[in-house]
Formats: sequence, C-alpha cells, structure tokens
Amino acid sequence: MRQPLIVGNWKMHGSRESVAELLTSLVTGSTGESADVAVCPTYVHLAQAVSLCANSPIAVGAQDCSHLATGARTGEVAAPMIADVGCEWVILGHSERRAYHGESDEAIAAKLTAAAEAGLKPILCVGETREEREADKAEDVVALQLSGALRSQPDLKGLVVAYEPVWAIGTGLTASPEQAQAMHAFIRDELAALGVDAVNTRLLYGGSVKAGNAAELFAQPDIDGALVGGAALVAAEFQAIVDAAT
Ligand SMILES: O=C[C@H](O)COP(=O)(O)O
Repeated sequence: MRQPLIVGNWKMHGSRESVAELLTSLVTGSTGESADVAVCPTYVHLAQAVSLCANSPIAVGAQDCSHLATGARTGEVAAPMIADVGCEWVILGHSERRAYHGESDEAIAAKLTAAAEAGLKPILCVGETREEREADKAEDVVALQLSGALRSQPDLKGLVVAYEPVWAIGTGLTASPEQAQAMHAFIRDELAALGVDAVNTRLLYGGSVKAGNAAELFAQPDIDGALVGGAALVAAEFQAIVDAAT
C-alpha cells in the first residue's frame, strides 16, 4: 500500500510574511490527514518553514541541492546543509532546472547520490516537452531520464518519481487522467527494469494540478499523489488537493 503524498513546490515565490501566512493557514487547517504532505519553499525560507511546521504533519523540502560536498563552492547549497536545517525532502531534476540551468541526467544522478548520503528523500522529476509528445517520443524521453538518473543507484531510500509533462506546467493544460495513468504505468515498469522497488515507489503527477482536477487524477491506480506548483501557493486550494488524496 502506497501512502498518498502531496508536495507543494513553491518555486521562486515568497517573502517572510507570505511564508508565515501560508504555513500558518496550512498548519491550522491540517486535520491529521492520511496523506503525507510536504512544502518546498526557496532555500532562504527553509529554516522559517521548518520552524512553522514543527509539531505539525507537514514536512519541508528543498527545490534542489548541490552534488558537491561542503566547501569552497560559491553559491551552492550542500545536501547535508538542507538536512541540517530540518528538511526531509529534496526535489531534483525539475524541468525548470533542466531548461534554465542545463542540468543533465548525469548531474541529476550526482545530486541524487548527494541527497541520499545526506539522508534526504529525493523527488526525481521527469517529463517530456510538447514537441517530444507530438513526435511520439514521450516514453523514450522519460525512459532515458529515469535510466540516466537511476541505473547506477536503483536502491535510493525514500525515492519518489514525479511525472511532469513540461507542456502541462503552469499552462493550465493538464494531462488527462488516462494520459497521466498510461505514463505512470510505463514509469513503474521502467523502474522495475532498472532494479528499483517499483511496487513501493510513489509516483506523483505534476502539471496544473488544482482542487478541481485532483480527485480524478488520484483515482488512477498508478498515481500516488501530486507535485503542485501554482495551486500550492493558495492555502485553501492546496488543502483541497490534500483532501482529495485522503
Ligand atoms: O513542480 C511543480 C510543477 O512544475 C507544476 O507546476 P504547476 O502546478 O504550476 O503547473
């Protein structure tokens, strides 16, 4: 039995004031739901978020980490630092990092290793662009992303994979439940072929998830929750998505 998981990726949004408001609402409104819940603010808001979520069921994660060890690496944040401030999760390989920072599957594999060594649970993001889907290459792209990141380390503790079709992120376009289910089933098969404990690995869907479409996505047998962007910045909307998963 895979416990549902809902993760809010706040991307590059937030101020001390908005973080306090949003988390106070979420912590107050949380009803001890049977889904696991996490929020991933920017690095600069992690410690504040950990403090606000203390003694609540909401965990905190980062949106990235360095593959490098602590040291003279200006601008980097090492995985053990993220664990040290009280984070449980880290998102890796998000398409925005692949696109804007040129992150390769090799770099993402190294970040997965660093995260695991620091005791963080990684959320590995994969997904195809619109052009790749239209060229009927979606499965090939996702298979390469999975094998590039995991073939040398199939036994990462707490691994979660998020399928996020790039064409559905922040666009209001959502993969249909059937499209999402088909890709999730494919991902589960690919994970098994790589030697990952696929049956027990949670697979999240991401891409314009909202309160209004969450339930039909979560009804699919291989969709175990969501990685939520824009809707995670509105407490009532995010809580409704959590409620849809429970
Ligand atoms: O990490 C979250 C995804 O990029 C989805 O973002 P979105 O819900 O704003 O489409």
